[in-house]
Amino acid sequence: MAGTNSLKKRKIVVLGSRSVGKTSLILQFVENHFIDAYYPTIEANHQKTVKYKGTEFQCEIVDTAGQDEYSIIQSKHVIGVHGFVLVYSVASRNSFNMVQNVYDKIIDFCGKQEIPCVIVGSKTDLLESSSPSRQVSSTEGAQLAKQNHAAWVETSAKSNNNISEVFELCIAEIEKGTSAYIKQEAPPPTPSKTSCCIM
Ligand SMILES: Nc1nc2c(ncn2[C@@H]2O[C@H](COP(=O)(O)OP(=O)(O)OP(=O)(O)O)[C@@H](O)[C@H]2O)c(=O)[nH]1
Repeated sequence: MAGTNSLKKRKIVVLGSRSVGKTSLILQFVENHFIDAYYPTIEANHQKTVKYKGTEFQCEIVDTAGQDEYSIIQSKHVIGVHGFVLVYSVASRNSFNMVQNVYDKIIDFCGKQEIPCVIVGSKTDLLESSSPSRQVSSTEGAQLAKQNHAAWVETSAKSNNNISEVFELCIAEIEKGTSAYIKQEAPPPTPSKTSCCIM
């Protein structure tokens, strides 16, 4: 009998520098609204069902506090996670550089060659205004994604441009299967026969 139990659950974690628009991206997707004010995130979990190729995926989307080069990737942001969304702002070169930094930390943590991942260039609407100009070209964004075997898209949470695409692409990357993984807690180490004891 088909029911809610047939929904496939997928956990997606959204990472990137501070203020690149992670929360705005998620809230536009889940609640269909945009807030101009900036409230730094501590951590928040959201739920939304995503339909991909006729299948419904119940997504848990984790909004994280922004990272910098000194941030240590938290195990809860990797263990049990199916896919990653790494966000930079097209108007911030620093935030773009941070994507590779975060990607490498995830790869190191999980010991895989690649991960199901979407790289997102956010705030494209800013390019239409007089204020900040583009600091990261589309070519650079696409190139970064290609070298990391990730999907890539540019978005605007403010204009609601390409927002649902981010999560559909993420499900697509997860469902590719070849690189999919769910890292489980490692079993506790077995005591070594050569370990010493204090007499
Ligand atoms: N113009 C424009 N501003 C945006 C967009 N997305 C987010 N912002 C603004 O950028 C600021 C930061 O947005 P957040 O979504 O809070 O950024 P964040 O990445 O979650 O920030 P942290 O919680 O610090 O990691 C807010 O003032 C948003 O209104 C966008 O697509 N266009």
